[in-house]
Amino acid sequence: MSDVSHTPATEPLNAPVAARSSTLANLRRLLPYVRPALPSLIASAITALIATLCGLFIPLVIGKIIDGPIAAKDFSALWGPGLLMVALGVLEAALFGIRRVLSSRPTMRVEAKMRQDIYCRLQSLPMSFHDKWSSGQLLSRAVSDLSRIRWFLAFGFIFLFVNLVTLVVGVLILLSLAWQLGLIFVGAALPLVVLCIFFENNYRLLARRSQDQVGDLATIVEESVLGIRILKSFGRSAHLGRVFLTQAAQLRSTELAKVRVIAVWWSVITLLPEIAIALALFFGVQLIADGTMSAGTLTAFFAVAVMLRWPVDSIGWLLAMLNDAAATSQRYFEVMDAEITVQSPGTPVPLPPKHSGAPSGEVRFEDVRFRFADAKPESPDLLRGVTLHLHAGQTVAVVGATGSGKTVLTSLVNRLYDVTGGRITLDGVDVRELSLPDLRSAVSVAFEEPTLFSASVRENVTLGRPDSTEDDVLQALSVAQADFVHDLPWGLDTRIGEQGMSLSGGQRQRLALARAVVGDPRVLVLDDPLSALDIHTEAAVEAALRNVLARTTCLMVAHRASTVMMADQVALLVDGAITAIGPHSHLLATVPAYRKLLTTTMPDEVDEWSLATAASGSIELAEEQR
Ligand SMILES: Nc1ncnc2c1ncn2[C@@H]1O[C@H](COP(=O)(O)OP(=O)(O)OP(=O)(O)O)[C@@H](O)[C@H]1O
Repeated sequence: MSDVSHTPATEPLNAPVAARSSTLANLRRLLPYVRPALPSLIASAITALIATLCGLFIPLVIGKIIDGPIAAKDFSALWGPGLLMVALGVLEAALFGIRRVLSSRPTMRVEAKMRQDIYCRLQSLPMSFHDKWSSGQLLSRAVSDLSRIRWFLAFGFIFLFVNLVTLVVGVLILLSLAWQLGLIFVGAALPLVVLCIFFENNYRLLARRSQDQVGDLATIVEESVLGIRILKSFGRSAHLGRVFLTQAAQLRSTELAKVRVIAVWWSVITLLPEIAIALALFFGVQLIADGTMSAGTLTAFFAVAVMLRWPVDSIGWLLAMLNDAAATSQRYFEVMDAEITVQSPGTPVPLPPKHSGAPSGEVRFEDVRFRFADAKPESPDLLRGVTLHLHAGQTVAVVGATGSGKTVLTSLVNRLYDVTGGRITLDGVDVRELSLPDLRSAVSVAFEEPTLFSASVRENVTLGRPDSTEDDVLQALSVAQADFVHDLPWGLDTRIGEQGMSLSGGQRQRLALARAVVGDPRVLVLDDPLSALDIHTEAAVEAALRNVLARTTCLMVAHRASTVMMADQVALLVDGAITAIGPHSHLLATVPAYRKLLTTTMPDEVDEWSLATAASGSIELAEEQR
């Protein structure tokens, strides 16, 4: 638990990932999303620019008032320029309001579209991707990160443009008012450019690190919430609390480092204009004394110079915003660029139709090999030439030592993983030639770990088959012995899963089984889905399941003798290959490795009695006697 995974899990903590691509390159990648919003953003930027320029012209009017009506003591002449100032002020305020309206909606749409796309991408990415990435990193990328991009587009992007243009226009006005004094400001601006580059380099790495650390924190919070029962039981809440605090401290020190960079930057950009203003004042007074400049012009000059303080001061945090958005974009596209290795073929082959009455769903594993992409080079393939034939309607149980690859083997049928050698066919068609929706609606699965979603019982059961009828649902619930749902407060409409009714492990397993069997799937893949049931409920489920299994091809992973006995054939998986196949009784009698496996993994269930019975080859008799 203390080894908190990162981005992805294989990367070392605090890796300087931000160095991989430049800020501009990262921001450029947002263009496809931003393009539809560009007209509104440009309109918003122009509106903000006009508003800012309105503000910038007010000092010029003040200068004219001082040199005109005030110098001439003609107060009746104040009305015109006075009204002009009020009009400029009102226009400035109104335009800033319009700017906000113009940019809000389109930038929210950009954020929503990006969030929608990353969610869809996460759904399409293969299991090999999800095996590697921590949920907190994905959560932060899909939820909290994206608001930074909206803030940048709605505010940072617009004001970077507006403030830079304002600075250029402002400096031109200063030069036109008094070029000698204006040059002092130009001179002060040059070191700012160098400092901008220095600041940008430092801040970029910190922005990226901080966002990664937020993702790590999200992972810890998620793990500690999901695992609260274990943590409390083992009294390890304090331990995880310490891990959390360590991570939080790291995030805090990154945030403080960001603040330090901004603080240094801010001090410098505050100091430089102050020096420029002091020098301009010194020389300005001399120009007035020489008679080369009027008091009104000098007042206007300083009023404009003061108005340029905000555009200069803001550059620091606008650049910070830009770097935060660039880091967000980089993190976002790390997910969006991940390859979807398991997808439908360009021209999928249709599944042969089901013949009513006759079972379909013949599955063949032909010399199937599999290895994880990140397996150590020296380690052998997990599956090394599995050949297995499931006739339509047949039930085959796979038995093997723990970690031998049973779950992976079953996951290859509906392409949660793809084979790395050989092929698997469903009714004669390579599963990779079928469209994924076709394949996944033909192959239903139930895992040992029953995942239920925050939805009603009905929605959970019909997850894979939304078109199921009420009868289908009731039948599936009956097969899975899940009739307890009728006693829930709102029956099938009771909300379960996270934030819903709390169900027992066995109840959850039975609902997951009902979800798998609803609507008579062509192939049923059961990965030890009855492990949490008591023996009586298990026997009742198995009895009801036999009717379903008579019509369906079933590949099941079995750990318990009682489950194995439901199978027509049992395949023994050893060292990545099927080393024996036959009825349970036959294997028990003739294959020592199988017997050893069952007697070591199921000592309570395979006793002397069942061994003797099995040796006689009459498992049916054994069941009757039992
Ligand atoms: N990313 C990976 N890289 C290399 N090996 C992996 C990776 N992920 C899982 N493994 C290994 O692959 C095997 C997966 O086996 P699988 O889960 O199919 O076992 P199993 O037979 O179903 O076990 P059990 O009976 O305990 O459920 C394990 O030995 C595991 O250590």
